[in-house]
Amino acid sequence: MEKRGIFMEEGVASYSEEQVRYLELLAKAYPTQAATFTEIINLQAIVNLPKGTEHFMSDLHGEYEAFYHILNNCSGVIREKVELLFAETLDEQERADLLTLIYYPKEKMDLLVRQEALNVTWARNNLTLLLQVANLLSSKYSRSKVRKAMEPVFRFVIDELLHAQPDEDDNRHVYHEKIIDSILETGSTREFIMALAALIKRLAVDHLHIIGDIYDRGAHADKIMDTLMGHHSLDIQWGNHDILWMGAAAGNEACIANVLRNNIRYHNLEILESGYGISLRAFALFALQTYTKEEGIDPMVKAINVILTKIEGQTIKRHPEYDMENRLLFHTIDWQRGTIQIEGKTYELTTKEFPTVDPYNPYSLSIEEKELLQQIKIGFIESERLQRHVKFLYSHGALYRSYNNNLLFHGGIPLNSDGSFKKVWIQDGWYAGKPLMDKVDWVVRQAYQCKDRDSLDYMWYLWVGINSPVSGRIVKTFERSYIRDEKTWKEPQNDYYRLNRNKEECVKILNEFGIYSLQGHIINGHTPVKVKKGERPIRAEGKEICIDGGFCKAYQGSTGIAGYTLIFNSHGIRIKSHYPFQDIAHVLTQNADIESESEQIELEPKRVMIADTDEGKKICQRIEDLKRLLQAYRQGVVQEIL
Ligand SMILES: O=P(O)(O)OC[C@H]1O[C@](O)(COP(=O)(O)O)[C@@H](O)[C@@H]1O
Ligand SMILES: [Mn+2]
Repeated sequence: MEKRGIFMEEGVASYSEEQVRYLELLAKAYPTQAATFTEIINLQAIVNLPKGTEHFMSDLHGEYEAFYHILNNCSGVIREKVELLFAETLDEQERADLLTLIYYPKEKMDLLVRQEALNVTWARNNLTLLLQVANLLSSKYSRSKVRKAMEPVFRFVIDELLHAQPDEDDNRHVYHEKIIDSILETGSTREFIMALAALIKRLAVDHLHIIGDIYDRGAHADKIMDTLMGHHSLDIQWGNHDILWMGAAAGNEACIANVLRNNIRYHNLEILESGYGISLRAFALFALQTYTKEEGIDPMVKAINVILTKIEGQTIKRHPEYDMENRLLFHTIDWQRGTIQIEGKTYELTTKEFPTVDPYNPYSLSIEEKELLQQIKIGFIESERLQRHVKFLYSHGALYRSYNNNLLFHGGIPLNSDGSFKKVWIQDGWYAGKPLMDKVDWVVRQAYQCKDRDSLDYMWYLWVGINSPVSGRIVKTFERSYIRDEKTWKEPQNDYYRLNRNKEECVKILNEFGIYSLQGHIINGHTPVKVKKGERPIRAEGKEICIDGGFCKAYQGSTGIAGYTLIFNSHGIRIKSHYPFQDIAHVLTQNADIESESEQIELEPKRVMIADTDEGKKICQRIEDLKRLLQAYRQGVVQEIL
């Protein structure tokens, strides 16, 4: 490529044509020297600030109310700040009232109005308190970032109030009092308090990571999705349950049948019917007409178990590469006796009722089953709200993410028993380690974009397969559905779930993804940490952190807590264990917060600044580019647009 040589003070700089083209493009955003150096100075200032606070949560499993509250109380961080500021000056009741106001400003003020307690003195006091909290939280961010976090209508006023610099005559103080007076006089207190509460929450959590399993078990994953869609900054790593719903939304029948089964068993038909407008009426009628209720097994469960086993059987037969032939169990049933043979042992079935199964062709659907499934499938595909949510999972989600020296994924990376990366055949070749994770991510996207049979089927494999990065188990839905003996329910796992307790193994995995920092970690969800049995979320000498703490009520018996939030700020990493939550009404009337315990996991050797983060590295690169632009202006290689 031709180079243009230029003589300059520091020496000779030469630019390739490509570089000049790039600088000319950059010049469109920074058309003058002044614009360029102003931006350089701004960016330099930003990289020298402490890094923003990241929060990590996983396995939300439809527990909307608890999740919503934890978002509002910022995992307990707001309470810490309020304690820090007002432990001496406010009593416990006053602090609790202030906290509830920050968490639920609208509802709290409505309540105060009903109690006739919302007066000017209250408003003035609370405005002042809220401003102090906002001030404390904003101190580590640039003024411009804080401004951007404010609601536009109140931006100027809040900015003025936050930057109170008392001058000699205390004019500033008078000025602020006047602003507060006019807020009160104009009757905008309510909106203003809501804007301040929102700002406080936004400053407390700079970025949120959701390490998968938003869906199933709890009732309202749909509401969680709406909330996430309104969040200012987040990313998602797909869990097996999310993938299942994504596969269902793309029209995969095996995924649809599994979603139905999960939600019928947990009595969560509301999310399907009113949440997503998918009617199950015809299916419920069919179930009642076809099956009886015996030993407490709901006819709908019986009906979906049969459909599921058939559809999964068809999928397994299409894919010898899944190596799941031994999961084809329907044709080994003795239909008369109601027993099944597995590995030479005979087991009693939970039911003998299989009216729609043709013993000679056990995996084909009856005409009625086919029609019903077709109808429900249309329901999934045509549900606008579901499609909106799934698109968001695609746009903000991925199979894994490397973020500020942490490697985030829901489940595991397929390993051999000796710890080497396991080679897995996916569609067109063998993949292992990072290339495997990239391939799976690609297939998941392909399934939704192209809806080709192979990729769609793979979405189901990801739910049940031992080599699936989001499941990593031989999922025993068949045994769980049909066999009484619970010993058969155990689901063997990939070696990852044993080897991830080992430091060297985790370091090797981090290296595979380009993470060499001593402060690197793998952050997972998927397997509940059984705190009651003495398990710990921090493993492998601190290299692996599992944050499935059981937001899901069904698992709280074994985890002993009600969820974790991992917090990574400029000082280090700590984990918060949350205790069970009643409901939001309780918060409002009793100021009942979720109680959390905090444990410091790691302290950074030196405070982490933005320059040390992934984003900061991009900013530093940008500064270098802008310096080149400035030089090019000064040398006349690129012309200023004045
Ligand atoms: O990712 P998770 O939360 O472990 O969920 C998947 C597991 O759920 C199951 O479907 C069991 O579900 P239930 O606990 O609701 O019976 C297992 O077969 C499977 O391993
Ligand atoms: Mn999971």
